Amino acid sequence: AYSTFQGDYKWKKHDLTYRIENYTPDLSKAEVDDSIKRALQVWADVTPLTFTRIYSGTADIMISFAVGDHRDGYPFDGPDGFLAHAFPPFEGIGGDAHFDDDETFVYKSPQGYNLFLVAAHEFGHSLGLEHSQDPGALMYPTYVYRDMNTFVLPKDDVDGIQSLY
Ligand SMILES: CNC(=O)[C@@H](NC(=O)[C@H](CC(C)C)CN(O)C=O)C(C)(C)C
Ligand SMILES: [Ca+2]
Ligand SMILES: [Zn+2]
Ligand SMILES: [Zn+2]
Repeated sequence: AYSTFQGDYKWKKHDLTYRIENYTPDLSKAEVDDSIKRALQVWADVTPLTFTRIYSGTADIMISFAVGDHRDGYPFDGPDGFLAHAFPPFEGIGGDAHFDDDETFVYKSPQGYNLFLVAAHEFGHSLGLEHSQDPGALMYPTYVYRDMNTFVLPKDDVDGIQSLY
């Protein structure tokens, strides 16, 4: 038998930790911290999950920016193409999210790739969600810009995460 990479993985605990290991030069530290915090909050708002930031040691969700081959078997591809990737909840690298720093990430403007939106998608994977066929879903495989001020987690994503937690 085989187990699909994004099989039915889920965290066995609800109180998770995250650590921001490094930063992109595109944004201020505060903008990165805020984008990450709000991207996790999207999922916390509709589940019993909590996310606590730690500043050293190994967190459940290790967050980093990298370019090209960064030694996890999934090298990035330069500007555009893949923007980021994340691993489903299994031991070790499971849950970790990597962002392609050959992209230009933005905080609020519609130009470039909005870090909050990319991170919210990645954290869906970190929590065990696969891609959705619903073009309106956050877990749709293609980046779609959405106004952050009016962003609400689409129902398809709510249903998906609530089927896990
Ligand atoms: C603009 N480029 C894209 O839309 C590309 N899609 C992504 O980079 C996905 C992340 C987005 C949805 C934040 C990759 N992914 O699924 C990570 O979990 C391609 C569709 C070109 C692959
Ligand atoms: Ca890329
Ligand atoms: Zn990686
Ligand atoms: Zn994805």
